[in-house]
Amino acid sequence: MATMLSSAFVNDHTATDTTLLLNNHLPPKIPLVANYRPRKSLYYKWRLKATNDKTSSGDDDDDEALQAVIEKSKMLLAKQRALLQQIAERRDIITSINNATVSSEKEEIVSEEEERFFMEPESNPYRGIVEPVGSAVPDNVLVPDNKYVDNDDDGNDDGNDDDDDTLKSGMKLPPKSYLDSDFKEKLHGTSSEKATRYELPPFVSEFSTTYKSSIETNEPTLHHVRDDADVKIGEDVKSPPLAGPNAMNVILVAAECAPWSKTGGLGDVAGALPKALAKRGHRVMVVAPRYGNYAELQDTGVRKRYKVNGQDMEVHYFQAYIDGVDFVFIENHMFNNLGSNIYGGNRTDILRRMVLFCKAAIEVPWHVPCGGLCYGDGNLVFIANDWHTALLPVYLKAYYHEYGLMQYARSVLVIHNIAHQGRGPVDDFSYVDLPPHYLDLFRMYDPIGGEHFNIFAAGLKSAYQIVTVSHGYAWELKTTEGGHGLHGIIQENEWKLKGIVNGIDKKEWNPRSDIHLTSDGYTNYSLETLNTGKPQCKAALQKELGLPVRADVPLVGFIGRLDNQKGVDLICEAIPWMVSQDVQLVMLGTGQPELERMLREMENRYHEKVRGWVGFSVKMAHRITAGADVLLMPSKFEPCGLNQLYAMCYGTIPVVHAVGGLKDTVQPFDPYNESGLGWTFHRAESGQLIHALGNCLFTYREYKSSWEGIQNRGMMQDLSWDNAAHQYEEVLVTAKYQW
Ligand SMILES: Nc1ncnc2c1ncn2[C@@H]1O[C@H](COP(=O)(O)OP(=O)(O)O[C@H]2O[C@H](CO)[C@@H](O)[C@H](O)[C@H]2O)[C@@H](O)[C@H]1O
Repeated sequence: MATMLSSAFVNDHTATDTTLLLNNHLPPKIPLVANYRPRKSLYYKWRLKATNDKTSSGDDDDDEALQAVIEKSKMLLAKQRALLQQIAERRDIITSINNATVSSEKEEIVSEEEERFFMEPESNPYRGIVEPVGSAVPDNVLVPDNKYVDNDDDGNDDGNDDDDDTLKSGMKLPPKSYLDSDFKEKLHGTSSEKATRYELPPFVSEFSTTYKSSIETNEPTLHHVRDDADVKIGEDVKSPPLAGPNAMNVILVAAECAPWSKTGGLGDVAGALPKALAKRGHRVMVVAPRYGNYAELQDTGVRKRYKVNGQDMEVHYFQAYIDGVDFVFIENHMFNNLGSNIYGGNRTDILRRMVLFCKAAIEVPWHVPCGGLCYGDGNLVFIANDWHTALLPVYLKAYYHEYGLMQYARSVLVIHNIAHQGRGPVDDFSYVDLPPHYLDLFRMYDPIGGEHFNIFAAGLKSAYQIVTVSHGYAWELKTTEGGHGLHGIIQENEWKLKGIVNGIDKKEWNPRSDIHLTSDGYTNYSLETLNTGKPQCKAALQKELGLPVRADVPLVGFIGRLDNQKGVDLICEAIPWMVSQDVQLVMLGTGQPELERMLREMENRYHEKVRGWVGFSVKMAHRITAGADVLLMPSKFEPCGLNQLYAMCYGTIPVVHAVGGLKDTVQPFDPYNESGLGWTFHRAESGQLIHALGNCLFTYREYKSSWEGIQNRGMMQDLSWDNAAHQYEEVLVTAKYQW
């Protein structure tokens, strides 16, 4: 097996050499190693030279030669794809061998070394393989450059073969049999290549002297710290890389990321989707602001400066590697201690924070080594989220693509909620630091805001692809009501819009293993123990809330941001009816002060039956999800909604307004066919909510077996991120090949 792979690689490599030796118009030798990018200067110089030669001589032969090179490059790319395919097939074989019940002797067919080579993202240098032509990475960037170290403890990189299996980062190379000497020589690079520097456009960050010195002195950086324990985390990822040749480098950029920072569903998505993408074989990073001192983080030593509204701002990059994902956090005093007030402050404060965040995030793949290697900008897609990071697609074009930088990097913008757009007066354009002709991307007019500056609008126009978090919402966005003023732009860009329903993080939200159900009388449960586990959680919740502990009274819950979007006013209008029934109600939320007041008032007025918990408590959210019988989501609009998904996993029945993602995910109960997952209503009115909830409570009391059927169907769904990650991958691939 090793021999087969080895020969496949060597053959391919040999072909590369032959191709590149054609004539002096060809690019410099480029070793075919994943994550190894030809230094930009070499490729760039070659391209410049080729262009200049052509312009000065006007020689048509040059055109032909160039054409020949392009053709050869295409052939090379095809060969690389074929190689990746072979690797995937090898992996399939190994998996099937492992899965079969074979004797331990047979298992030795795949040596540990080979197994690691295929399985561990960190040890597989083929992961994230890129096009044979280079990406425009500035030379001051720590993209793989002589990344191999002498490993024989003699302090010399002496060419001894024993040296060559280990990267500076401790990353393993494939077994020696995979490498021929020519190949190894290329990996080392030449000193002249290493020394080359490139003049950057002025907007690109100032390179950190701290970081430079750490490179030069080989001071330990984060990648030296990564140990076996980290790698083990990924070991449950036992399937072959599902992405196959589509594997790419993905950087999700978001203003919040659970469990470190979260105000709502965006935080959940930023914490979970990347893990599912990594499981498919992509190299995945999340970039978020560092709002506090998060215990898991290590200092990368990388510091850089960016201008925000004319002022120099230094950022400091921190990192953690968890569940196969690189989490990079950006520190600056503007983010400090904002964890519970992420979108707080006045309009220009938030705007300045997001400008800095986007500028600093976009260069992470150049400057922040993860596992020893920067991601680089080839084969790279950024996933920006909501208006807070909608500047990233704009910056990618304006600061980089227009200067021939990051040519192969793409951006996708995800709409989690279009109601928040980063609006301001047109003068706000001065904060985003873009050439004047970019103003038109931001300038909007609508009857409510008049002429204004709109960040989401610019991001939607600039992103290569747009995703929103359900099919229903993708449709609603095109309507005057659902688009919140951006429907025109959505319609114009419909060709690049796709709805993908969110998944849920089954590690975090699973009644079987939920860490918030292990104390205070709560218990973990599953479909098999639903009839005992859930009533126990209900009793524990009633006790914790100081409500009468009664098994027979339906306990209704609500969890959410207290925002007009969530329909809290409809619940409050329905409360007098609810308390006339034999029900208990608990509402957990934080947000608009008048809605917080309303919650407190309801609790005071109906203390026997109603609890209004004002605050943000993840533990309480889990406990309500487990202990309640019914979850209300009367949202006026709901792009996807996660709480109804969590509820169904916990055997809690959703009653929802049939909009957006709620409509997509909660199929209404049909008593004739014993199908469906909950109750829905079609107009955001308290009367309709009461009607749906009335039917739900009637079924709860009178039709226990129907009730259990709904619970079972909800719990048996596969709501994990796996399916959504697959669909995201399709979008990423589309973006990658888009020009
Ligand atoms: N007081 C509180 N204490 C503890 N936890 C609380 C809480 N209030 C809310 N949460 C938690 O925050 C999350 C809310 O997620 P949602 O998807 O329901 O709404 P949100 O509107 O924030 O997200 C937006 O983005 C997501 C993600 O795409 C879309 O699903 C959604 O429709 C869109 O509006 C859940 O995990 C919930 O438990």
